[in-house]
Amino acid sequence: MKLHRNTFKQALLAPAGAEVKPQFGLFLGLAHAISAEIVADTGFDWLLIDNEHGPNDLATTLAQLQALAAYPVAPVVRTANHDPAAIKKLLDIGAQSFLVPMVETGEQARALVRATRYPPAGIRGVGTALARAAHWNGVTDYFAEADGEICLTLQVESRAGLDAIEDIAAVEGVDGIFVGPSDLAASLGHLGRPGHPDVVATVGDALARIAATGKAAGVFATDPEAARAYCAKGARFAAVGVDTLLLRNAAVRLAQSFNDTTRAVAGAAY
Ligand SMILES: O=C(O)C(=O)C[C@H](O)[C@@H](O)CO
Repeated sequence: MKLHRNTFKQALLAPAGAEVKPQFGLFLGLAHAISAEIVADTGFDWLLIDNEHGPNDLATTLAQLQALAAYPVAPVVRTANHDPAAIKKLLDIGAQSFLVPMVETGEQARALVRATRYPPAGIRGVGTALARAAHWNGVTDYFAEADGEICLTLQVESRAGLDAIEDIAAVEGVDGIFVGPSDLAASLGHLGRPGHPDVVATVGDALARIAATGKAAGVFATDPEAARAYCAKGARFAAVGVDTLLLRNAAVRLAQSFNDTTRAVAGAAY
C-alpha cells in the first residue's frame, strides 16, 4: 500500500512563478463526520478540522478524516496548541496537514517542525502498528516517506508574531504562515474588529512579507472581497467561511422569510 500524497502541500509549494491558483478552504466547527461529508464535495480545495475553537477531539477528528478521505478535498487539522504529544496523536490518526495557532518565534517554529518529524529530524514517537497514518504497518516505506508528506502551516496572529515572520519563515519544514485577523486585531487593540482599516492594512503587509520569503501565505476572511484582496496581496491559501456560520445564517434568513423575526445574520467570523 502506498502512502497518501499530500495534494495540499503540493499546491502550496508549487514553484514560484508557476500559475498558482489560491487554495480556498472552509473551517469546520460542527465536529461531526456527517457535516464534514456534506461539504466535502461542494468545491472547496481544503477543509479545516478545528481543534482550537471547534469542539473537536481525537475521535471526532478521526471520524472527519475518514469521511473526507473519499473526496477530492484536502483535510487540514488545526491543533489546540503546540503540544508535541497531541500533534503525535493527530499524526498517527492520519493528519498530514496542520495549522498551528499563535506562533510567535522562530524557536517555536523549530520545535513544531521537530514535533512532526521522526528522528533524527524530529521527536515524533514510533507507533505505526497502532497508526491509521501508516495503515497499521500496511504502508510500504512509511518511515522513508512520512516526513515528506507533512504540510506544516503556522499562525501569526499577534504583534509578536508579526515581528517574527521572517524568523519563522526561515525555519526549514515550515511550509506556510497563516495570518489570523481576529486574534491579530485583538493584539493590536481592535478586539472584535478584524475589518478595521488598521488591521486590514497590517494583514495585507504581513501577507506580502510572508510571500516575499517564498513560503505560502494564508489568511482567514469570510468577506469574499476581502479574501480576494488578500490573495492579491500574496495569499496562496485562504479560509473563506465557517460551517457553523453557514448553517446559522441560512437558518436565520429562511426563518425571516416566513416569520417576522429580526435576528442578526452573523457577518464577519471572529
Ligand atoms: O485569528 C483568526 O482570525 C483566526 O485564527 C481565525 C479564527 O479562529 C476565527 O476567526 C475562525 O472563526
